[in-house]
Formats: sequence, C-alpha cells, structure tokens
Amino acid sequence: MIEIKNIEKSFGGVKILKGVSSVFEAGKTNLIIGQSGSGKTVLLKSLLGIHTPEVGTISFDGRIYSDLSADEKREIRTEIGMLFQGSALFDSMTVAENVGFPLKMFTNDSNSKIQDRVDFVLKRVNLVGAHKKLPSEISGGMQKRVAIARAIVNNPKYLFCDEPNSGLDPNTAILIDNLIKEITEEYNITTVVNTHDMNSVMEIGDNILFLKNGVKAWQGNKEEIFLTENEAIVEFVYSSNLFKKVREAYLKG
Ligand SMILES: Nc1ncnc2c1ncn2[C@@H]1O[C@H](COP(=O)(O)OP(=O)(O)OP(=O)(O)O)[C@@H](O)[C@H]1O
Repeated sequence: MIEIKNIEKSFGGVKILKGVSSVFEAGKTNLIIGQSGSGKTVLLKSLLGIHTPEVGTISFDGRIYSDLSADEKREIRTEIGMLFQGSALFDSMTVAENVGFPLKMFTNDSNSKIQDRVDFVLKRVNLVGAHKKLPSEISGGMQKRVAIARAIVNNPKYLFCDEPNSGLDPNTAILIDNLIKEITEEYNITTVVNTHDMNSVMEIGDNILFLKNGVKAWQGNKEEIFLTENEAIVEFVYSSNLFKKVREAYLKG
C-alpha cells in the first residue's frame, strides 16, 4: 500500500500539486486520471522519487520515504517496477536480454537463475518463443508485453505504469490493461497507472484518483464514476463522447 498525505510540489514558484492525499492499495489497479497538465506525471514522478515534494509524505507500506536513509531509499527503489510510456526497450537487445536487464544490472543472480526468471515472466505475459527476437521484429502490443515482463522481473511490490496504452489499437489496449490487472491481483502488487484512456477507466479502474489543476477533485471506482454527481468528474467524463454514451446507458439501467 502507498499512502500520500498532503503532497505539494512547485516548479519556479508555481504550485503544481496542491495538497494531494490518497491511498493506493495492494492488489488493486489504482488509476490517476485528469486533463493534460493536471499534475499526473508530477505525482507519478514524486512516487518514483524523481521529484521531492516540498510538503507532505509518501509512505510505502508504512515507510515514510523522506524519513529513510539513503540505503533504505535504495531498497524501496528495488521494490519498484516501471512500465514506461512507449515501452522504452533497448533496440539492440533481444527480448530475453531486455527482460533480464534489471536482474543483470541490480542483482548478483547467476545467469541460469536469470534465465529461469526471464522464462517465467515471458511465459506469464504469453510470449513463449519470442526470446531471441529484436524489438523491431515484434508488434507494438508484443513490445508492451516485453516491457511488462521487464517491469515485473524483479518481483516488485509496486508497479508504476505511465500511459500503458499509448500507441496501441483499442483491442490490444484492453488486453494490456487486463494483463496489468491480472498481474496486480496475482502478485498482490500496488499498481499505479497514469492514464488518459477512458476505456482503461471502465476496464480496470479499481480505485481512480481524479486530479484537476493539481487538486484531488474526486476519488472512487469504475462503478462509482458512472453514478457520481461530482461536477468536475462529470465534466471530464463528458469530454469523451463514448464514455458519455456509456454513462447515460448505465444510468438508464
Ligand atoms: N520539471 C518541471 N519543471 C517545470 N514545470 C513542470 C515540470 N514538470 C511538470 N511541470 C508542469 O507541471 C504541470 C503538470 O504537468 P504534468 O506533466 O504532471 O501533467 P499531466 O497531467 O501528466 O499532463 P499530460 O496528461 O499531458 O501528461 C504542467 O503545467 C507542466 O508544465
């Protein structure tokens, strides 16, 4: 579980996050949504330790990040898996080398242990037989699976995903969303997903934090988002025609 309390973050005197508090639970797919510029990426980067909030605390299963020693902070970073926007695979490495990379870099595991773990995670993301391919030889959806395999290869407690569906067709996007949700539940990971995608909201939104101008404007799950009268969320939801129609149909029963 990750708990953020009253997070404030500014750049050049401009406050971007204005006292955001929330809880991201283990085994749940926690989404951060909001319009462009609302502060989603700044919040995700704060969770990753890339930005340091001026005010507020971030606790990883009770461990308040700003109170930890450098070694303890490093320990938390080893417990994080990151799925980058656009997959960010190394072009010159095979699928297996990409997936094994974090273990090679950050552990003393033997080659055969790394190989076993790579086999296991590639099987888990349904990519058996792709080990020797280069990223350029596989589809965008497969690349995303490789990136997911790499993000979970070190058995993370926390998984952060930045726009996991960007550049994918709607069918592939749903498969990737569901894979993230399944893995989150299976391994009891605290997953935080930054997304614009209203399909993701409907598909995997266990817990949705809606940011507006750096403030938490609403929080709830994918059923509650249809029922809420909260003006900010209704306005946001109604900016998507598809979602508007789904919401209206849902409310009519
Ligand atoms: N390093 C930085 N220095 C200065 N301003 C920044 C920095 N990072 C973000 N900002 C500003 O903070 C605001 C929120 O940016 P952020 O990237 O978090 O938005 P977002 O909700 O993720 O948007 P998008 O959906 O377009 O990615 C923007 O006005 C942005 O210009």
